[in-house]
Parts: sequence; C-alpha cells; structure tokens
Amino acid sequence: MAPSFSDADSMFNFVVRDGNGVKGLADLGLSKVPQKYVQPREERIDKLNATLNNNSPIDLSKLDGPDHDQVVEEIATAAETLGFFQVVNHGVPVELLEALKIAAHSFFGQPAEEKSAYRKGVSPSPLVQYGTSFAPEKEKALEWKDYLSMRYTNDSEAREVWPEECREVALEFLRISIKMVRKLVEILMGKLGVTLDDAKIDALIGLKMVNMNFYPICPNPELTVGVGRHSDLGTLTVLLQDGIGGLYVKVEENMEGKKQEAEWMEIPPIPGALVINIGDTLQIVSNGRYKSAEHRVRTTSVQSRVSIPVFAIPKGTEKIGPLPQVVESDGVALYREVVFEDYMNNFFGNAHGGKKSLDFARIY
Ligand SMILES: O=C(O)CCC(=O)C(=O)O
Ligand SMILES: [Fe+2]
Repeated sequence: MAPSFSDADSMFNFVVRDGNGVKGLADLGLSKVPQKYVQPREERIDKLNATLNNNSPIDLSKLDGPDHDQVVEEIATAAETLGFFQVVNHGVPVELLEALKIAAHSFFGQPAEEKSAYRKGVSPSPLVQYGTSFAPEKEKALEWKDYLSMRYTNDSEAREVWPEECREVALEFLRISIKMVRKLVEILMGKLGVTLDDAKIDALIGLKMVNMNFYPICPNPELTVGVGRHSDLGTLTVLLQDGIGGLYVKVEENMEGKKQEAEWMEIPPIPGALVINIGDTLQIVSNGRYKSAEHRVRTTSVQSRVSIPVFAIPKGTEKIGPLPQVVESDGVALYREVVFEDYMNNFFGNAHGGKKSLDFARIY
C-alpha cells in the first residue's frame, strides 16, 4: 500500500517525533522518497564521478617488528593528507566484527516501539540515544539514516543501560578500539615531536561512544544522502563498515599537498579491516598538521547498510587548543583554545556543513 501523509509535517512526525525512523518510512514501500529527503543538487552523490581509494590497509601488527618506523610513517602521512586510512591486524577478532553487524541489524529490525523507547527526551538513560538523521529540526533536507548512540562511562553502567541486543559486542569493540586509538594518538603526537603522558592522552579521548548507523534501502540513491558532508568532532574515529560500500572522503590536495579541484574518493569496504579517520580535535591540537577528513555516505537501493563507529572525543570540560610545542615550531597558532563543551554545542547545534565546524576555533 502506498503511504499517505497528508502533509510534510505528518511525515516528519511519523519519522522523527514518533520514532519510526527512516526505517519505518522505508518499510512502507515508497516508490519515491518524500520531498524532505531530496538533497539540493550540489549535495547529491554522483557515484560515477568518484575515484576509488586503493591504498592498502596498514598492518598494525608490524608496529611490533622491524617495520615499525615505516608503519609509523604510513600512519602519519595518511593523517597529514587524506585524514583517512584503513587498518588490519588491529586486535578486533573477525568474529566480533561479524557479530557487531548482526547486532546492529537486530537492534534496528525491532518494532518501532522498542527502539523509540530510547529516543531523545524519553530514553531511560542519558547515555543511550536512538534517533534519525543528524539534526532533523535544523536540516533543510533530512539524512536517510537512523542511529543508536551509546556513551561509555564504565562497564557496569553500560551493562545496565545499553540495549541488550548490542551491549556486549559494542563494549568489547569499544575496549579494543580505544586501546588502538591510544596507540595511534601516541604515534601521531610522537611525529609532532610531542610526548603526551597518559593523563594528556585521556584528556583527548575522555568521552567514548559507540554508534550504530542503519541506512535502509532507499528508492532514490541519486537524490538523497545517508550522511551529508561533515567531519567528526573528536580526536579519532574507528569505523566498521559492512560490505555494501558508500563512504566517500573529500580530496582537496594532490599528493604534493597542493590544492586541486575537489574530488570525492570512495573508501571501499575491505573484509576484516577497520577505517580510521582524523577528527576536528586532532586537527586543532596539531595546529592543522593532521587533517580532519570531510566525508559523507551514499544510500543504496539494493540492501540496507550498517556501520559502527567508535568515537574518541575530549570531555566537555577539557580545554582544547594547538599544542604549545607545535605552535612554537610553527610560529603561529591557527586555532584558539576552546572549552570543548562549547565546541560540541556548536557542532551538534547545526546541520552538517562540511568542515565549517572548525570555524568555531579557527583564527586564520
Ligand atoms: O556510515 C559510515 O560509513 C560513516 C558514518 C559517519 O560518518 C559517522 O557516523 O560519523
Ligand atoms: Fe563521520
């Protein structure tokens, strides 16, 4: 049966307010997306016009052997250029990667009443939030995505309040990912000539979150986006994507670091690999040396897609600014120091808009 929403408001209420999500909309069997999901022309994703990132994934187990220095170099180069790279031998067992994707499908496959118990304002815990799009009240066009967000404080609280369909696998994924994040932060700081003690590293990753993103089958991939252009706000993101594909990163510089006409490059799914991307915090802290990556996600009409990011973000109370040692050697600070809560409020208070989130801290 074709759905009938009497107006745009009733569609919005059905999806956003009542918590049916875009999955609820897709399940109605639409032949065309509602107007509210149609992106302006410049935001639509032209699959045929994108390039493919065919860099080999970085083998993290080699950090413990004779190739250590070369691997460190590869990590730093990726962080300085694309802001994205993939890793293998990262410590997360393949069985866990598979179990995570299954858990995501099982959470989003539940009836709307079960999921919407976690929506903003009614969720039994502030640590858990289910929602749709990114900032639906602020967006001109909505994103074709539902999500579940789980903030980490400690294991026992997570076991109490995270949804049972995914809590154990999400906890284990977070634990191993954060270990990897600490190692990568140490490496990246080391390349800047800075040694951070444990407390300083904690300051950069004090807020830890696992999200589960669900992108239902979409009748109009050419008109919509799964996620619009954005950068992640934290230090590093570890992302598990399934085999469907559709993650694109913006490339604005050639390999020599010269500006070029921007192009979009697909980060293809590689079985067993995880995607790492640099967030705004690391760009600020490194005074621009490491690039927070602008990225976006296409929708597909073939099969629903899931992705599971772990975000490592500073705590709201933390002051974040370029490291003094880096500013001293650069001779200028490109960003001011910000209280991270202010940065976060600005980030979540606006619709996705590429890297404009960084303007909040930018001096030049
Ligand atoms: O689904 C993806 O591949 C990426 C999702 C994303 O960019 C995010 O959750 O911030
Ligand atoms: Fe992202």
